[in-house]
Amino acid sequence: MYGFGELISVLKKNPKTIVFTEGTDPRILEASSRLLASNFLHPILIGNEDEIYKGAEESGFNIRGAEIIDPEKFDRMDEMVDLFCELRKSKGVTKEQARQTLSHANYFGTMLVKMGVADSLLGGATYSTADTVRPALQLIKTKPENKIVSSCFILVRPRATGENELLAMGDCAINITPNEEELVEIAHETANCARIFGLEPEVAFLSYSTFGSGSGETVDKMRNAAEMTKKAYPELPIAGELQFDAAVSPRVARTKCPNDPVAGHANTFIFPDINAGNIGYKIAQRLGNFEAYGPILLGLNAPVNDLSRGCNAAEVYSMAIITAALA
Ligand SMILES: CC(C)(COP(=O)(O)OP(=O)(O)OC[C@H]1O[C@@H](n2cnc3c(N)ncnc32)[C@H](O)[C@@H]1OP(=O)(O)O)[C@@H](O)C(=O)NCCC(=O)NCCS
Ligand SMILES: CC(=O)OP(=O)(O)O
Repeated sequence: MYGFGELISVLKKNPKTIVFTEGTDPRILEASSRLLASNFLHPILIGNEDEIYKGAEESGFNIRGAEIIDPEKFDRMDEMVDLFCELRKSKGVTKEQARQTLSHANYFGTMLVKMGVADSLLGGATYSTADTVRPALQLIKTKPENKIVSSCFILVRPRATGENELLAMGDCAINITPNEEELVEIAHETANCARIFGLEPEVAFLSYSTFGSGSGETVDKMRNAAEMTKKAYPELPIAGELQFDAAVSPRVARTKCPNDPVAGHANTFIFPDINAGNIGYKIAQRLGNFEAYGPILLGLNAPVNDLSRGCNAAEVYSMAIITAALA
């Protein structure tokens, strides 16, 4: 299991910096004060220095030692504007437009990573996912071997035995209606991410149908995607299309698809679209007592991650460690 102990050990051997785009948010300030109390991940807070210190004082968090970068006072802004124009030259961006865009912390922070001023970035405590992720899609782009950026959640819940129950879910946050090829990439990336956290993936392509019990375009999409993924990654245990009960309940699987080796104990779930995925992970989190880590962005060419606006300070702290350690 690649638990937080291991992630922290990785960072202790090779300390990193992380930009928080929402430097005045109390949850960010609390997580930053925790990070500053140790020495493995150094926070960089974007915003006005006075406002950040005032916020920290009012909420009682010690952020002494944090680096604060105010876009209005950034001494390398001209260089940043030029690089931004170069990166977006196919869109015909002017210097004035670039300067205006870079006054926003989401774009400014992403450019800090692009310029190597920071190693990683975590945003989304107040920005929507679209506003957090769009700058990264535009400026950082996908890794050469990926066609899309996607995402997964790692869900963790203690078992009565004391060990953790782990699940992986993708894509609950980025691709709105993935096609069959995109679902193959999402499944492969989600399974790889599951392994990093110590989960040996058994992948279910979810649907309202189990092996043809229902019909429809999205049923075909999930069945085809499962078959394509099996061909592309023959070593990966895969089933689909499956209903959620057939995926996780051995009793239901015995009735609906008794001969499938994955049905009944799948632990890595691929959703047909973002509606199902986003609703699904939040049900597990809010009603199923799972801690939800994510969305962890997959296939992006630098360590940038998003938070849910519903996050708490502990989740910010954990996501910061995940983001920087998996860099
Ligand atoms: C991710 C998202 C913001 C991108 O869409 P968008 O803002 O409309 O962006 P565009 O389609 O204009 O694309 C912007 C850039 O990102 C790229 N892009 C878009 N989606 C991408 C993806 N999945 N992977 C890689 N690149 C992508 C485009 O190619 C484009 O690049 P370019 O500007 O260099 O040409 C959009 O898909 C979205 O809103 N997803 C859902 C987010 C959400 O609400 N989640 C729920 C809460 S977690
Ligand atoms: C991941 C997610 O659902 O983000 P938010 O709650 O901010 O929309």
